[in-house]
Amino acid sequence: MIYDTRYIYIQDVMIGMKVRSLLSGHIRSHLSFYLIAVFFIASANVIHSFYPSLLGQFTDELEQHGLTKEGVIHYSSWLMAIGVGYGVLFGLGQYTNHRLGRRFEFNTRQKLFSQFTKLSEHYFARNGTGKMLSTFMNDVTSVRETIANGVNQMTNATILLLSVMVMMLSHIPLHLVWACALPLLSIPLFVIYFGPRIRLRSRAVQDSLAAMTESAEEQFGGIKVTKTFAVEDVVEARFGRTVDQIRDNQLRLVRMTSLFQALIPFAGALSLVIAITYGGMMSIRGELSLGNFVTLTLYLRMLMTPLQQIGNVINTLLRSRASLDRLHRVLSEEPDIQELEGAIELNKHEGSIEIRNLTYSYPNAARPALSQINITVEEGTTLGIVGKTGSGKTTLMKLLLRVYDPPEHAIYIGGVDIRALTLDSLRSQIAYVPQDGFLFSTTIRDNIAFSNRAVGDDRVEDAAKLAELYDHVAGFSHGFQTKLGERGLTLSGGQRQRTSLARGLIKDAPIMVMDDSVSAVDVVTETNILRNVREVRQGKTTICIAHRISAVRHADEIVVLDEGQIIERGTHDELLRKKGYYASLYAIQEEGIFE
Ligand SMILES: Nc1ncnc2c1ncn2[C@@H]1O[C@H](COP(=O)(O)OP(=O)(O)OP(=O)(O)O)[C@@H](O)[C@H]1O
Repeated sequence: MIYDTRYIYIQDVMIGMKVRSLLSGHIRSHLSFYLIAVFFIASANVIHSFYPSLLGQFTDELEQHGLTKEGVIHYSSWLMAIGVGYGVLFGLGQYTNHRLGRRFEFNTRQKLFSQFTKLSEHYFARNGTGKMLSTFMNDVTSVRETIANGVNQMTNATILLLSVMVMMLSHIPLHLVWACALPLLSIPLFVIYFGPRIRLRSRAVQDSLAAMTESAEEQFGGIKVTKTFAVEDVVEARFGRTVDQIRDNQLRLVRMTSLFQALIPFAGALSLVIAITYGGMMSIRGELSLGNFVTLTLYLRMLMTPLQQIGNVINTLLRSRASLDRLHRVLSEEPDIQELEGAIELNKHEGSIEIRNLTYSYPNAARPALSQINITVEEGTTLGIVGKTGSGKTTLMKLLLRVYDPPEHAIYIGGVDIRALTLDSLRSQIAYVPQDGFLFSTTIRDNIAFSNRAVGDDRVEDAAKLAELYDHVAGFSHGFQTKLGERGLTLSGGQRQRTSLARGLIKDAPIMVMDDSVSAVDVVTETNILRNVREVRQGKTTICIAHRISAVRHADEIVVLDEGQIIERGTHDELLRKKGYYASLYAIQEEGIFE
């Protein structure tokens, strides 16, 4: 991806405020703890800054009175006290900061997860799972580390710098302090020059990391296909290219940050040279005591650490800014599907559906996926939908569920436009059973009782019986407690479909949609399932989408879709009499006649 500084600048302006709000929101809500952490670290550094001055005094005393037992005990006790005080206070401050960083990580991941659940299918279609995982893992961790280390090191550095300056000025002539500090003033110039460049390179690294996560996720997901087609080398080479990209980008970043980090200690070293030359001469001339000369060099040495830390902090801040931008971009994404203000709750027992002149196109699609659809489903009846692949059957159901938003005044449930309903009440009214329902890595019981884990085992078993799954599950050694997923049992395609169907049936919703949901079972099992469904769904609305006529023939009305339009409609017998597409499908499937 190519970035230029203008692009970065415009983006910064647009999102800078909200980025700050993510961080400042966190800091504000934990302000007292941050102040405590800063207090501990600051106190630790103030104590630490006494150490060179103590050694300076010790040098002067040595020079004047020689080594005495009392002097040794006195100074070593003070040095010990400084060491212990610094260690305890700094440790406490560091611990508090890291705890706060973890809290940020925890809260931000929760916010992200909740945001992901609100975003629509369009968003997930645009952004791969790998990219989202990378934001969820890498970006949050990167910002957390910056906050924790940033506060630690920044407080450390600032307080140490200030106290060292104050201590220096109380012992050493002002002009000498100025001369020594002069090279350090170049540091802000380095920051201004290197800052934007490091950010550009860091962004490229983060993007290539996201691309690698995405690629790895896809390769792991498709590993079975890769193996059956024996194309491991092709996949390896493809993955290798994403890793090479990361290496190149990381090397470019490392070159820039190394140069930046090397220049800061260089400025520090230069100031030490001035101290030794200029301060040394003053000491020889007797204008500076030996003790103060030692104090000056020790203080300048001490300054190197905070200066380096400032460089590090600025570096990590610049790097994690790219992650913060990305986090913010996800968190500020507006969900496509929004509830209207004052959206109403759907009455729990509304099963009638009316679709009026519905036309729908996917974004950037050349032609509408559905055109001029008019369907009325009376409460308690069954609608069958058949049609070639890609004719718009699933799209119609996704619009009914508002997975994608239909136009206004196009779909009504119980006489109310679904655009005016709360999403929760609409979706809890409908049990949607897709062709390939996702099963979670948990027990079969919890997969079936997905919409309400509190239901009793008898209801789970009843749903499994209706879906013709019970006998299979009873045969597993742990029955309904059998775990599925990566570390559990793998169900066959047909068993998976029936588990998903049982999940839909247990919901006992006023409307149930079976979207090709018995396509992977044998004909005898299909017949049994459809009979069970007909019995249990009596008086409730059911929509059955299928490629097989056997799945829809009992419906009260069947519509035939082709290229997004209804080309035929009627009961099974009426459609057979029309001798159109449906009749020819029937002839092929039931009688094996190809015309
Ligand atoms: N998310 C999407 N973005 C863009 N186009 C889509 C999207 N989903 C489906 N389509 C297109 O919309 C049309 C209808 O697709 P849909 O999935 O509704 O067909 P279908 O009748 O359910 O097919 P099948 O029987 O194979 O499941 C197809 O041309 C498809 O390519």
